[in-house]
Amino acid sequence: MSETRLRERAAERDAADELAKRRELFALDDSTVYLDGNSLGALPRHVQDRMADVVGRQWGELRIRSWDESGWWTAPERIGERIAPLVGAAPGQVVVGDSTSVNVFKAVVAAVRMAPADRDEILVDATTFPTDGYIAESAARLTGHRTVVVDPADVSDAVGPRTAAALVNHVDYRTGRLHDLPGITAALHAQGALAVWDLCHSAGALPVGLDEHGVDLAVGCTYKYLNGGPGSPAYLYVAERHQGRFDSPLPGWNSHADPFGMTRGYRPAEGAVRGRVGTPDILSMLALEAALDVWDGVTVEAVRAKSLALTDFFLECVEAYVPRGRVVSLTPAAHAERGSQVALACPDAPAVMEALIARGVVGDLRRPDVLRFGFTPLYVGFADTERAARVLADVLAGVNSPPSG
Ligand SMILES: Cc1ncc(COP(=O)(O)O)c(C=O)c1O
Ligand SMILES: Nc1c(O)cccc1C(=O)C[C@H](N)C(=O)O
Repeated sequence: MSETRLRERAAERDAADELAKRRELFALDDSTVYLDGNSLGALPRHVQDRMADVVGRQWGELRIRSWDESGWWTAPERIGERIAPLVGAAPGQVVVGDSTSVNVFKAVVAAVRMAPADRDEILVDATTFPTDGYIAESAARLTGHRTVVVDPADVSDAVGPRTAAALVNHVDYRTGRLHDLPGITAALHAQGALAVWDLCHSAGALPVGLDEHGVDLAVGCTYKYLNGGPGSPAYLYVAERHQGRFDSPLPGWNSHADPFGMTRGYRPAEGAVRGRVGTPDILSMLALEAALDVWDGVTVEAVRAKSLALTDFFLECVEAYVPRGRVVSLTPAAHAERGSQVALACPDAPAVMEALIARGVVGDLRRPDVLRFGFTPLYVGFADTERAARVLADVLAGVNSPPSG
């Protein structure tokens, strides 16, 4: 299809897009196409004023009173309730705090502590974002288990009577492949094992259905598609049916049934609070709370529909503009297997991404040869998408591919 026609189609689709107006809520300008929301989501504009109030009034004037009067103490559960519907969780199961890495540790250790005592294996996603693998390995050493590294597609075959739990990424950070959460969870359960999911690259981009699919535990970050800001706190989901047996490996005082009793012995709180550890990072947490306002009136289903339309359109434009074979898509064509990013492999990826960024198309590089383009439907449009593919083609024409072999 010609450039003129693709540009016309982009304009038509932007005009018909029910989410298009959401972009105005973000601090973005038209000089840049921001396709890195799968690493750091853009700033919702109103967060700045909200934080001025948090810092100036809540901290500056109310000071210690803010733990009660400004709702600081209960922020982890309150913000968990805002995230819960986005990941398909009923109230009372999500708590916000700590990094994803720390929550992976809590979830994996808690999962194996809940599993039958004679099970000694933890299955770990072979394609996982590295931190999960490192932490699962350490958790296994601490609990006397061993890790078995398997491709997510093979978890259903690998699970057996020795499996305590499996830790799987819902969407692969590198390729954008969406894994079969319902099927893998069911296969684990059929063998009596628990399913722990990392939702970093799916939450806020597609429906997750934690309750619907009977997931046991899940974790995720909030700085990608939830736009919480750099280093914003992560979250932990513990299914209600497991909460009474959730035995945290980090039982800090914030998870105590009576934290201000300051008693010697540990007595865990009931419910999601049990996933807390120490004093919450209030500034980051309240920035996240403000950022979540952009979801008011938006359904994850609408976001998913637009995400698929954007990634389809990007692949179509790349095919139209880029000479065949110059880049290879690592992202599955099937919608059921695609997250909200497109990953293109090319041998000169570092130079290509540098040139793209210099020309206002911001994606990122995963070494050695992967160009990643993340599509955040709340602020990326179809004209942005066409422009990104066109600039990519220009850059590829100007950057010399190194000789192969
Ligand atoms: C799947 C996945 N898990 C975990 C992390 C990172 O965890 P943390 O927030 O602890 O750095 C990332 C990205 O940074 C990720 O993509
Ligand atoms: N968390 C990050 C950071 O602190 C600095 C740079 C990047 C990140 C990321 O989130 C990377 C991201 N998880 C990825 O998928 O590559």
